[in-house]
This record gives sequence, structure tokens and C-alpha cells, in this order.
Amino acid sequence: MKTMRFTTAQALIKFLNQQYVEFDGKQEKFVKGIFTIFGHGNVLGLGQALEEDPGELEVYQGRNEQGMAHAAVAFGKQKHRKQIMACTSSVGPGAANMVTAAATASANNIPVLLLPGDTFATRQPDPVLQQIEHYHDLTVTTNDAFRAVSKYWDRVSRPEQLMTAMINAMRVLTDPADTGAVTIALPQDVQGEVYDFPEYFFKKRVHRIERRVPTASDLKDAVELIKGKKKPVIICGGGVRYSEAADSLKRFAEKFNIPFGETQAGKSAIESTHAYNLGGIGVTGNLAANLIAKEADLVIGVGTRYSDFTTASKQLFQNSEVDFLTINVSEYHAYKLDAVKIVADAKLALLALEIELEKTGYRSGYTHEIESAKDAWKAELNRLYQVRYKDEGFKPEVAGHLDEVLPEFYEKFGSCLTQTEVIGQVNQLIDEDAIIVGASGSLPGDLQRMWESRRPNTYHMEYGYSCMGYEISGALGVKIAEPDKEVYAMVGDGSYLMLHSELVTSIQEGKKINVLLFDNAAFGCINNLQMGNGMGSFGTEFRYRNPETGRLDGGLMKIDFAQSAAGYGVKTYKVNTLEELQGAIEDAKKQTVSTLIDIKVLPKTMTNGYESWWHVGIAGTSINPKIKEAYLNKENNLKKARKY
Ligand SMILES: Cc1ncc(C[n+]2csc(CCOP(=O)(O)OP(=O)(O)O)c2C)c(N)n1
Ligand SMILES: O=C1C[C@@H](O)[C@H](O)[C@@H](O)C1=O
Ligand SMILES: [Mg+2]
Repeated sequence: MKTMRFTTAQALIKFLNQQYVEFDGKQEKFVKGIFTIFGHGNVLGLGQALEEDPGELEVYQGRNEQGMAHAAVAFGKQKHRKQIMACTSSVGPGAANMVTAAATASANNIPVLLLPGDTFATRQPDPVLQQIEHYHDLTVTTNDAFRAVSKYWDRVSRPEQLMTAMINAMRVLTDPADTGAVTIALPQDVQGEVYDFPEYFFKKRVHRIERRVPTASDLKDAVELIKGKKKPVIICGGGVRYSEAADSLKRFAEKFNIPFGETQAGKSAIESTHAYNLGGIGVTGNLAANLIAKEADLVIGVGTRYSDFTTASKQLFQNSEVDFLTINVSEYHAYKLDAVKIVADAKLALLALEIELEKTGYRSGYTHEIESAKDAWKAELNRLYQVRYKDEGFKPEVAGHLDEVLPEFYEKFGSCLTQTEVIGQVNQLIDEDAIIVGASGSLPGDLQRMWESRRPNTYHMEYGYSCMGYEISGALGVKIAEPDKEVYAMVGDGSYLMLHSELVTSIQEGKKINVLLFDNAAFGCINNLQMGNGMGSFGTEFRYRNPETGRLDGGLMKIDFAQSAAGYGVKTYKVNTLEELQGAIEDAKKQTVSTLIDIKVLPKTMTNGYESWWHVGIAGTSINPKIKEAYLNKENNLKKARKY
């Protein structure tokens, strides 16, 4: 047996360079690059290996481990899981910082390879700097925290373990039904230990991403179910994008006269103008999709996990005859809601189902309903585009909570922009093929409802974990994936403050991203949530501590985000009017460096719900009658919801 003498870290880098995926006959390198933040836990092992011979891996320098790992997740998502980035961190806090991003990857089923440094396998110098000593179990380290958020977890305590660890890592990363974060913990001494690896470990490996074929019996059951239904609705989930099944779904919808709603992950698989595209569905869905869903007698979920946001906590579908048909490559998701299942790749399943259903001459019973629902939403959308603060009798979309704050905000910030008019303008002004990136706050709701995707795969929303701080990191990852397109991070002030460190990395790399920062001086959506359920405004507006009350009910905090980002070398703009917004977006397009547009938007001017409900934990008893009322309301809605 021929062997090659390498350290564990050198062998790992050599191995990663030899991994390919094949999808529909097309081969591509699987690992594009690696984000690094070096510390004592990885610099002399993995760092040395990368300095000596990175192969074709592009080596990036992150700013915050969570940020860089989120950039890697966004890269994998935008690449539809056909190519990934790896991330290496030091031991202890560097590793812990990646745990959140691992969770984001696993919640969204997006592949990412995380390589945190670990404490010494030999234990000789213990406790090393940043080691937590668990007196009851010396094998437990910070990296065990990744177990709860990874789809595969391993610790390489001897160099030869690297081989089985990495083969399993690749198995999970390339499995469409079970992909997510893969964490391989690397003790710092082991990274530098030498071993004679068999040459065959480094041979080129091609991992075929198989399209699972639907079975004849699954198809038969599905056809039987559909045949008896008059008002089916399709849910277009993220699986449609990952399986590249958009054309098949379009044809299926057209042929059988079946409308479809979009989840956050599925949105922009098909352009918004398509006659059967109802737009966003669920808690953050629009009027058209939710009206049709309410009446539907069959829900056909394609590549969806049926999250609470998609099903409005299982209360959206009110037709007493409603049944579920699920097409999903994952058996786990297919089993939900007692659905009739086709456990298969979305594209193959839709193609096969089309053939079988066509034989029956099936066509749904819709006549004018799809068009009427779309027209009603179009009229509402036009109204939202034109919500102007200065109009007489102005009432914000989320009215009756903090109406008095609007004049206060206007006076202090000098802006009378509403969030819905800004979104409308941005939608018109940016290029058709530009990609928007979002994750948290009120924007995902507004965008799922209001955003018109003109080109496929231009809507990138992380709403499996809805992790604040993803937006800017994610925009960097998307830009690395699609360098020729303009990328816009759509971010609230709260989320921007939580994490925007990779904005500096975008400057360093010359990877231009555009930040559209919606500053409403609040954790706005959470303020809506608490006040909408009977609470007061508590801990969610950005106000100074008031010495008179001792509470956070002083004046609003006005932050000059543009000025802070300018210090990084970002081209910035301050926007208080629609004219300024237009000018800023046009100018930003001409820039080669990253840009940030600091947009002051009036609180409470985001969209409100349409025909939907969200099950949230409300206090069962309180001295506040409004909370009692909210609790009763919850109980009533719960009666209308499926139990599981
Ligand atoms: C990491 C993380 N922490 C907490 C939350 C809970 N959370 C969701 S939205 C939100 C406030 C977002 O505020 P902002 O970004 O300003 O958006 P807005 O709702 O004001 O539009 C919070 C705290 C979260 N989603 N992610
Ligand atoms: O708690 C939350 C409420 C949602 O409205 C928001 O979009 C999301 O970020 C979140 O975490
Ligand atoms: Mg905010």
C-alpha cells in the first residue's frame, strides 16, 4: 500500500481539494474555499497546512466566527447545496461563536463544514487557555455544544480517525434529505500529528447527488387523492429550488389549473408574475395565497417542512374536507400532517405525477377564484406602495399601538418614510437580476408578502432559524456565489447592531454588497408582537434610560449608521425621503465598494397580517384584561387548528 506522510491538517486540506459532486451529469468541485479566524487552537495546525498548500481552496479571513460561518451557509444556500464553504475557528470562544451558524445551517438544511479547534487529545497541558474543566467528564469540551445543532458531529482524536470522519462528513453534506452543518472537531495537537495516510484516501471522489425516484404505489395514491379534489393549492417550498424543479412545477400548475403559494425558502423559484403564483403563504403570507389556502380541499406541499409560518400554526387550511399530499425527499417531512406521501425528488415526482394525472383528464374546479384573489392582493399591494405619512388622517399599518411615537420619530429623525413605500420603491429601482438577502425582524414578513421576484433565485431569505445577524454575512456569501450580480442585504437596525462585522470582509475582498438598513429605532416586530397580544411597549424600543422613571422610556436613540459604516470604507447614504432613496440607489449601483443606505422608516409602518394566525405563548393569567383577551383569542384560534 502506498502511503503519503502528512499531518492531520495537511491531509484534511488535501482531501477537501479532491471532493466533487455530480448532479444531473454535471460535475463540480464541492468545496470552494475556507473561512478562517486563527487562534492557538488552529493556527499551527490547519493554518500551517493552508499556508503550505491550500490547493485550489480560496482562503478567506473572517471577522466574527458566527458571521463568517453565516457567509458560508449563505454561499451553500445560494448554490442550491451543490457547492460549499468550510470554516475553521480556534478553540473555546472562537468555536462557540460558530454554534449559532451551525444551527442556522441545520434548521435550513444547508450544508456547511465547520472545523473548530479543540483541546489537547493528550491532555498533557490541561487546562489550556479557554478550556472549560468538567470535573465529571474530561471528554466534554465547548465543541460538544455543536452536537445539538449538527447533522453530523465527530472529533478526530487520532490522525487516522480523519478518514472515517471525512467520508461521513461528505455523506451527510451531499445528502439532500439530511444535509446541514457538519462539525469535525480537531484537537490542536492532533492537527499537527503526522501519519502515513494511504494514498487512496486522497483519490478524486465524486459524490453523486441522486434524484430519488418516486414509487409507482406512491404515485397511485397521490393520483387517487387529487382526482377527488376540486380546490387544490400547491405550496412551493425550498426543495423546489434545491431540486431545480421550477419548470416542472410551473407546467404542473398550468396543466391542472392549480395555484401555488410560496414559502420563504421557495420564493423566487418562479417569477411573481406567473399566472398561478399567488405569492407568499402563511403567517407572513399575502391576501391572495391565504384566501385560496383557507378554502383549499387539498394542500400539495412540495419541498416544504410545513413550518408554523407556512401553515399559520396549522390553522390556515379551514376547509373541513382538506387533505394533504406531500412531495419531499425527506421521509421525516413527508410524514407530517398525516399526508399522502411521495418520498422523492421534487422534479422527478412532479414529472411522474403529471404523466399519471394527465391520464385521468384531471383539471381543478377553479374558475375565476385565482384571478380574483390575485387582483384583490394587487389592489392591496398598490395601496401599500402608496402609504404616505403626510396624507390626511394617517393611520400606520400597525395602528393603535404607538400612534404617538410617529410624530416623535418624525421630529427627531426628520423622516416621514413608511416601510411599505420604501420596499415598493426598492423593488422598482434595483436591477431585475439583483439578489435580496434577509433573515429577521419585520422585513421577512413584508418581503414575503410584497416582494415581486422578477427573475428566478433572486430572493434569498433565511427563515428556518431567522437569525439576526445573518443578513450582512449572508450577503457576502451570496456575492461570493454570484459575483456578477448586485446583492442587497435587507436589514433592520436591531439586526445590524447585532452583527455586521463581515461588511469589513466585503471591503477587504472587493466583494461589493449593498446594505439597505431600515432604522425604526426598535426591535419593531417584537414590539408589534407584544403589543398585539395585550402587553405594553416593554424593552423593545431603542430609548434612553429615563432617570425619572428608572426605565427605558426616555427619548428615542438616534444612531448615525451611515457615519459608522463610512469609517470602514463603505460608501454611505442617509435617506429621509423617496427622492433621496432613489438617488442613493442609483448612485450605489455605480460604486465598486460596498454601500450602505441608512433609511429612517417610521415605526409601525410595516405590513400587518392577512387572514392568518401565529400560535405564540401567551400568559394564562394576568392582571391586565388585554392579556386575558389575547389569551382567549389564542384559545379560540387553537380550536380551529389541526392538533399535529
Ligand atoms: C439572534 C437572534 N436573537 C433574537 C431574535 C428575536 N428577534 C426577532 S426579530 C427581533 C428584532 C429585530 O429588530 P430589527 O432588526 O430592528 O427589525 P424590525 O423588526 O425593527 O424591522 C428579535 C430580537 C432573533 N431572531 N435572532
Ligand atoms: O421572533 C421572531 C418574530 C418574527 O416576526 C421575526 O421575523 C423573527 O426574526 C423572529 O425571530
Ligand atoms: Mg428595527
